Amino acid sequence: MGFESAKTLSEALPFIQRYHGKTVVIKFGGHAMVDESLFASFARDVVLLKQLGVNPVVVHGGGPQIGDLLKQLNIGTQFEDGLRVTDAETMKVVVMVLGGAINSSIVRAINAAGGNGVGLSGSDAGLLTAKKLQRTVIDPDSAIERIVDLGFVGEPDKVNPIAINALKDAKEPFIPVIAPLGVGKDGESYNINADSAAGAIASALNAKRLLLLTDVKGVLDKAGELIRSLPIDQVPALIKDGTAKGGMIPKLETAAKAVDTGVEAAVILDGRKPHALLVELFTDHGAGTLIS
Ligand SMILES: Nc1ncnc2c1ncn2[C@@H]1O[C@H](COP(=O)(O)OP(=O)(O)O)[C@@H](O)[C@H]1O
Ligand SMILES: CC(=O)N[C@@H](CCC(=O)OP(=O)(O)O)C(=O)O
Repeated sequence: MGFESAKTLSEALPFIQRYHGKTVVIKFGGHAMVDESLFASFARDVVLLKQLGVNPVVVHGGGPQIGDLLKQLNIGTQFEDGLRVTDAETMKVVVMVLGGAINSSIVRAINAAGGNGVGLSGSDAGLLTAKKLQRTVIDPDSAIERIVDLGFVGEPDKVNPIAINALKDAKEPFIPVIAPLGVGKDGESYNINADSAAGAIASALNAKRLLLLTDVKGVLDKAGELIRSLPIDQVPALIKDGTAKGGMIPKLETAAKAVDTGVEAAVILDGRKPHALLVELFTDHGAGTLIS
């Protein structure tokens, strides 16, 4: 280690102390995981957090990967305000991609970095109960509100954190890696936007931070400049005036709701930057947009 790196490590001490024993929920977005070396460095950072006494809980997305498989299968797909309209056929693909391929590849990467990753989804020990999402969207041209049927899209109803807590409290502590699949009252599966799933889990765990890793610097204003700090009461206006569009809408709604329900702060940050997690948690300047 050079003297500069040693200095950086030493400067991180107060931040390491601040997060020791605290829960940090990290949402790893599908866009942030496309690069293989970034994928491996994300896994290393999560293992490092655990080693430093932080309790990281990973919730992953996989939107682009679901899109790729749907395309290969010649199944069309459509979004409403950042949420995928999910019919029965699409739901099968969603379960396959989120609950299968992506979940296990993150677990494997964490284990390859020396951690103890364990894959979970909403149905494990009743972790994430969901109900059908009722969504109204406002047409930007006519300003007319309409109700859209999103099929098997769910919203988190209840989180039962016993499985997550058991993993944390185990003699050899585990790192939970959670797919955003919810289970309904009658046992049916729901496709939950990964940001909302992460937010509900962060609230249930009273997490110190909810980190939403994505493929932009953070929330950008109308001029394309990064908004560094965003009080939650300013979120509705950003959505209403069209500054935040598409996938940024569920992200901001989630961040605001999480802060409203027990999470100290949420951060939307650039998962394309190596070690974004460490910069956010262990430096003064942080990264991305802090929502509090
Ligand atoms: N105001 C905004 N600031 C930043 N990104 C925005 C904004 N409005 C819309 N977006 C879009 O939101 C996207 C992030 O959401 P999404 O594609 O769902 O990411 P992820 O897969 O990481 O969840 C960005 O790539 C960007 O295109
Ligand atoms: C309802 C809904 O839209 N679900 C998402 C779930 C995955 C997700 O959220 O992935 P990212 O975080 O990578 O976008 C979807 O089907 O794409």
